[in-house]
Amino acid sequence: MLRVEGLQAGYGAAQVLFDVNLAVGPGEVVTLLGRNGMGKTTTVRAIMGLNPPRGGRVDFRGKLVSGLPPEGVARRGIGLVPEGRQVFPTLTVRENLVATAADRERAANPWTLARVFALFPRLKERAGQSARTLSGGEQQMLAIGRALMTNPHLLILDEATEGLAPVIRAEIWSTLAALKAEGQAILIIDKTLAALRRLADRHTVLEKGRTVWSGSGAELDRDSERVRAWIGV
Ligand SMILES: Nc1ncnc2c1ncn2[C@@H]1O[C@H](COP(=O)(O)OP(=O)(O)OP(=O)(O)O)[C@@H](O)[C@H]1O
Repeated sequence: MLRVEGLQAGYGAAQVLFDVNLAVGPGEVVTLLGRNGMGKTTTVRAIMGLNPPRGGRVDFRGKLVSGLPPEGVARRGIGLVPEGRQVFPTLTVRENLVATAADRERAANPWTLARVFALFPRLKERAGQSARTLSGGEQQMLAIGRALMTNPHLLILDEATEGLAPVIRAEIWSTLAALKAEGQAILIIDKTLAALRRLADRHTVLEKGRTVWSGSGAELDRDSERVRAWIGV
């Protein structure tokens, strides 16, 4: 579904990604792991066309997407939950959700307000409140709900549980497990290895802008010392 090969990207004169390789198959949950500053967010930005790739290629559902503008990538069906949530603070919860809703005929069971509210009952309770009055965890749920409303073939989450209380994190992990059970493909950047080990099918480790390791959960267990050294946990 998503295939990233030899990806290079950067900011101005600074090259940050040198050789990123990763793949997400239909219905798969894949992680992108690595210490701070190794290029995880830049990889996501390059996939989305926010930082246009300078080398390598990104294919999505069999078509080249590197070179497309961000709205073109999003339209192909990649939904991003960016680092730092970035909900519209002055819009209500309901408005945030409908503002990005996309009519995708291809979705067999399209996301609706009712479905998002069933997934996150807290959002239903706060439907009329402006997003800025929500807690960090609720804003994160809203950011996920907003991405789902575009009916993405692939959902990308950048540090979705960072800075959240353990109980809220657990809630988000179980929501992602429920999405996976429905067949949603997900690429996750996070540092909570234990939760990721349970949830993900495969893992990818970045070190200084290069993919240095990738493998299944069982392979990660076998290689856990090496992987833990890379990701610093
Ligand atoms: N806007 C920017 N301009 C210049 N350099 C940047 C910019 N954003 C990030 N970088 C640099 O790119 C490198 C990779 O950053 P990136 O945010 O991709 O890392 P990361 O693995 O996502 O880390 P984190 O977990 O801290 O978000 C870092 O050295 C960072 O300083």
